[in-house]
Amino acid sequence: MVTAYDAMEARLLSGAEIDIALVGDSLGNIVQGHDSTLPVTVEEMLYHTRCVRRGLDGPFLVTDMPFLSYNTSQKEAITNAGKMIKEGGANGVKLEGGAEISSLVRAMTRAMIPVMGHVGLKPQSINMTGGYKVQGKDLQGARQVIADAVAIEQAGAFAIVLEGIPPDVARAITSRLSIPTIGIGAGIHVDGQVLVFHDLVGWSDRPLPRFVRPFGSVGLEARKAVLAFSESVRNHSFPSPEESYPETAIPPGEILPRKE
Ligand SMILES: Nc1nc(=O)c2c([nH]1)NC[C@@H]1CN(c3ccc(C(=O)N[C@@H](CCC(=O)O)C(=O)O)cc3)CN21
Ligand SMILES: CC(C)C(=O)C(=O)O
Ligand SMILES: [Mg+2]
Repeated sequence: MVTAYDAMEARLLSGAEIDIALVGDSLGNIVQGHDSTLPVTVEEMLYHTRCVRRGLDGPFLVTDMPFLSYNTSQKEAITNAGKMIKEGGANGVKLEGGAEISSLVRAMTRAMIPVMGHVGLKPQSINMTGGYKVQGKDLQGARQVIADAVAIEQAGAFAIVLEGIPPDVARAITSRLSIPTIGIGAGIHVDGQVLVFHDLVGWSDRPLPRFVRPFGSVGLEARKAVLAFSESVRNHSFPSPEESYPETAIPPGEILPRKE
């Protein structure tokens, strides 16, 4: 699974053996420049989902439910998830949370909305946990994350993201569940992996978290291209005649009449 926020990224993923395109609320960081996912709205997620829908051909399309779009009431949650599917063209939605949202997940799946769970490090809960912190590090914490994952599967989720947990805890969850587990910062013992597109192509020039491997250097390549453009404009080597349209047969004096 890989994130996509627009049609170009969706087209790229469509030819790259990716099973699921995720319109992640991480677009709050990447697209909007916030330092968390908390400010992202339903309307913004809907806009990006529609952009991705137009470019996507093949992968299953999942959209993140943003902060406070599903924890106010069951009715509001289903209305908001319904927008992602009916107006955005998503195939399913992803919700952060464990046992405390299991009855909501049950209600959504009863309404024929496919739900992906997300447990462990939950970026929408940073104000409760004190930041982006690995979860399930002690016995009590590990039992908590495992119980959350089991509750979400029991409630009817079709898959679950395991974020920011020790690999042995992820292994315990993967062996216990029958739905696919998709890890990020959760080690190798999962059924699939997810990364943010911009992280995996090596777009960012900032220090990356431990769990990211940049598989390319798109940021460097793009910077080189922009520098080459500005240099070529300044030394008048761009555009060449081949990059310009043909000249006319109009005598020069006719286009710019000589002064009297
Ligand atoms: N570009 C991007 N990539 C992501 O994977 C991502 C986002 N944005 N935004 C939303 C969340 C936030 N995520 C994050 C961000 C930072 C850490 C982080 O700094 N983790 C620490 C672990 C701290 C600990 O040891 O408890 C690290 O050093 O990796 C983790 C997840 C994952 N998601
Ligand atoms: C990192 C993935 C799992 C996510 O939730 C996001 O991109 O918002
Ligand atoms: Mg997210």
